[in-house]
Amino acid sequence: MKKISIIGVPMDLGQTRRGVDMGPSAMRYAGVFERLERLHYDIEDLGDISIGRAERSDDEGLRLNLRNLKAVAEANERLAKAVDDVIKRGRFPLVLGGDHSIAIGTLAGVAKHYKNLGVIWYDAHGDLNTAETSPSGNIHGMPLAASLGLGHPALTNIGGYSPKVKPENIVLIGVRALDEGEKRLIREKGIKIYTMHEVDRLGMTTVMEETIAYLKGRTDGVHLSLDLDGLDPHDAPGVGTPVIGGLTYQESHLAMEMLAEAQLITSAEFVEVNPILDERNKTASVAVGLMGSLFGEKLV
Ligand SMILES: NC(=[NH2+])NCCC[C@H](N)C(=O)O
Ligand SMILES: [Mn+2]
Ligand SMILES: [Mn+2]
Repeated sequence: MKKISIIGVPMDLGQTRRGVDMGPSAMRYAGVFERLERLHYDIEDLGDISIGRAERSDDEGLRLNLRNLKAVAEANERLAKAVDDVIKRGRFPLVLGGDHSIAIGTLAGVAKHYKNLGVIWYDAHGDLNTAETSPSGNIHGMPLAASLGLGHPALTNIGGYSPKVKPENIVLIGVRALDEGEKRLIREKGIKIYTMHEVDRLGMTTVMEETIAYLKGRTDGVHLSLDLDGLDPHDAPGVGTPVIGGLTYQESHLAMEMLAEAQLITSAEFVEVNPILDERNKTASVAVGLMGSLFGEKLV
């Protein structure tokens, strides 16, 4: 039986919209623990990682185009340790965000346990910026690049090693907003990507069949990093960087169900839920529903 450990990461320093630090609370309130308990998992909630404060004057971060670099890096070190611990105890880490900068710490904790970790990046964005290419200086737009070993050492060396993941072990799904530097990187590294164009043409069934077949052959574990803004803002309005034309609620449940069937996923995180921007906790509830499907919930 799978043993699941929930880790909350109330991080909002990787971007500028307040409120995403309440994401873990919102998902707990939406019943994540009870939902998975009903599926007969051995489940524990480890509470939240402590997040420092933004420095009063973040001169260094602003100079580097890496907002709140120090506080983001420190929190990610703590998260990496917590995730590492959970895996050492033979349990499945389920990380609740927080903005997407926390994927740096999650992956740092996960990747050392695998020779060839696969990553499914379910997101409207590529999150493949570095300080050099970022239009915003927001670290939540950089975690996948950092995990590839690209960017500032304070981010790439979390957990004391780099890189965490190889470009050929990554699959991006749902992408519809990329900055120029990110496009270049995807081409250069040959990263596998299903933009909304491919999802619309092929359908989610084929996208997931191909993704699963691709990763099964080449990886020994797969991390799911699910940014709620991968979904259309109609279905997930409570996110800081919404992009229209996204994945539907139905497509997303299908994707999770197919992953459950394939028994591919060995760690997961759900990020960017912002209750202040949400409508009656809708986005947190959608996130928890997706977790239900990922962990094998069935209608009959
Ligand atoms: N995890 C996210 N929601 N990332 C959004 C990133 C947006 C933009 N590409 C940036 O670098 O600022
Ligand atoms: Mn995103
Ligand atoms: Mn993201």
